[in-house]
Amino acid sequence: MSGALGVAVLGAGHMGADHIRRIGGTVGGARVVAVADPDTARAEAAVAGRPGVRVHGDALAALDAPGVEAVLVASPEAAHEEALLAACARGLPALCEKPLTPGSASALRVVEAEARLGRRLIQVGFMRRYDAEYAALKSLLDSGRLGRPLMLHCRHRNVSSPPHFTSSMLISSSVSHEIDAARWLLGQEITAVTVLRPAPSSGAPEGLLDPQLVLFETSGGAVVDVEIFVNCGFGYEVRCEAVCEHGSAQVGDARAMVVRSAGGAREEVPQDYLVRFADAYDREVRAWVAAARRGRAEGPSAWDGYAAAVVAEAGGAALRDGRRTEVALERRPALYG
Ligand SMILES: NC(=O)c1ccc[n+]([C@@H]2O[C@H](COP(=O)([O-])OP(=O)(O)OC[C@H]3O[C@@H](n4cnc5c(N)ncnc54)[C@H](O)[C@@H]3O)[C@@H](O)[C@H]2O)c1
Ligand SMILES: O[C@H]1[C@H](O)[C@@H](O)[C@H](O)[C@@H](O)[C@H]1O
Repeated sequence: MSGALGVAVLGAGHMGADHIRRIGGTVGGARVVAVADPDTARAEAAVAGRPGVRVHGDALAALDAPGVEAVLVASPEAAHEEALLAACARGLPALCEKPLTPGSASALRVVEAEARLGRRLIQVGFMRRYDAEYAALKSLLDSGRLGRPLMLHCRHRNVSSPPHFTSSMLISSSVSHEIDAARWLLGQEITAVTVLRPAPSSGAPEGLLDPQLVLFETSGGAVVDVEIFVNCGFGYEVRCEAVCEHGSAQVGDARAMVVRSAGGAREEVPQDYLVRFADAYDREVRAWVAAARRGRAEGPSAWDGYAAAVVAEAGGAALRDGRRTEVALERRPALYG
């Protein structure tokens, strides 16, 4: 391909608008040619100053717009399955924001559609894999210098949660990042989930079980603990410490700024993911564009999205029942190695 990749962006909310800004900005080799959002005023605002971008109220109409060669799915999770099946039917490479779909049955339908094509078209937006700190941790663990990983201690805090957030979404939407990161960092599957529920924070909306402590067991005998606290009120914090047989390594603090003034020192905490993971989103979309220009997809796969959905569902059951819940994946299609 010689010209810029023509991208349709579905959903012009927080993530969609941010991705629209980066395509043709920090990310070259692509241009937005169509945007779909039922809230067309929001879509118009997101493409202001970009003449020639077509705005649609309907996602499928955007996929069929002239010049569309790839699709970036940033609509709410309930709309992902339809968009991805339509992308597969049209042979369009897709970058889909996490989670792949809201549940494992729909995620499996997407995996099966892609497997039937016999080539990868879908990349899931697990951007931690493109974060410089996480990538360094992955290289260190893969090098074997610290020996076998025994545990991952993870913390994931948001200032506040969106109004539609439910207690199980703390796992399926937020902890989905740690589920993918743990599988990727360790190269192991998650085999069981237990969820502990401290008394909810007074800062959490009525009825929301926030925070939670989510424990994963893995196929290699490691244990992963995740503190998820989505209404912590003070900042966006994501940390991960790997404890191995010969040492430990922690990531997550490189973007904190220490401000010294008036006889004191103060660490400034980012307020949201768009700031904390700005570079990671850039690298993620750059990698997606490069692969899509070759008509394919790399990085986190639909299978990774499916595996995360199965683990999150087990997490939802563990949260409800207060019991350790085992995880069972379907057989992995050959396409995913
Ligand atoms: N990777 C990350 O760190 C990250 C961060 C935030 C959100 N997300 C994910 O991104 C997705 C979008 O989240 P958001 O925070 O931008 O939501 P949002 O509510 O801010 O925006 C979603 C937009 O999609 C539109 N929409 C609704 N149905 C649609 C459809 N069928 N087709 C096209 N557009 C449709 C809505 O009108 C809205 O403007 C979700 O899957 C979410 O989990 C990922
Ligand atoms: O959708 C968002 C997004 O995935 C963020 O990266 C995560 O920190 C939030 O908890 C989640 O609600």
